[in-house]
Amino acid sequence: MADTAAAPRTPEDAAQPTPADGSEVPTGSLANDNHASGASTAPSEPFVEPHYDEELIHKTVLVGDSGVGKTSFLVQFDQGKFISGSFSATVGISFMNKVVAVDDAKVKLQIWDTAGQERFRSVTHAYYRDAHALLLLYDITNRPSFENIRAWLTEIHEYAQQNVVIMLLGNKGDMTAERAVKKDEGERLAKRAQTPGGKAAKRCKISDPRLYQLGEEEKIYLLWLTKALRLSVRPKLETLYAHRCG
Ligand SMILES: Nc1nc2c(ncn2[C@@H]2O[C@H](COP(=O)(O)OP(=O)(O)OP(=O)(O)O)[C@@H](O)[C@H]2O)c(=O)[nH]1
Repeated sequence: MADTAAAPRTPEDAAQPTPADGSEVPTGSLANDNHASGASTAPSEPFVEPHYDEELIHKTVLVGDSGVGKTSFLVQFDQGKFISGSFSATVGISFMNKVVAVDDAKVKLQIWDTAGQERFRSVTHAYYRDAHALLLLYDITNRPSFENIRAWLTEIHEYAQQNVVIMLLGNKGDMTAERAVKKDEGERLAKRAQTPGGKAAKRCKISDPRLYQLGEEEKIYLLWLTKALRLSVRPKLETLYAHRCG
């Protein structure tokens, strides 16, 4: 994570909201709820506790090799822009929350940033178990990070719940000159990858204009995530997974 690498935390800690920046939740878009990672700025307005149904907490865990850009992705997701510069390697795990509007419900989206380094693996495994979605990142300029996706999937299958939504994201799409993994290789792997429950994944169409400022692969992630949220807030559809969209 960032310079202020957080000490290992428990999911129970995460259920306790911590002071936020107090921003309102615009309908149909992503909005800040709070930042448990310690990377937030001081609130400029009085803190207003966002309303959300505790049952509608959706946990996403970012996983992948060290340096693929998990922390950067989380910061970008939070702040709406890429913040260049190096972050210290994540120590253990940290998280941030956003409230997203899904249909008429507000869902607390809790995104966990795990350490890619091998020595923290036993810590991060514990967080797979109650994850609704796992975002698996590789670096398109780093071939080994792509080749290690299979090993990550094996771990996911071992530790995650059966109906978890898995999303594959090729990061650093701006560095095309140094690309070491072809886009269609990533696509083929995504098609072959299966959730622990054995359902194959498919890509969704990108049609949401709110996502215009993001790169294509990030759009796919966000759209999948939105679909995943839709599915998870309607229990009878939960077993359809993200692979049914598009
Ligand atoms: N050009 C470019 N650089 C990126 C991108 N995402 C991340 N980086 C850079 O890649 C380096 C590693 O990023 P991190 O976000 O710290 O990687 P991480 O996956 O969190 O690493 P660990 O915490 O060790 O697991 C940093 O120098 C980032 O600035 C991207 O999309 N484009």
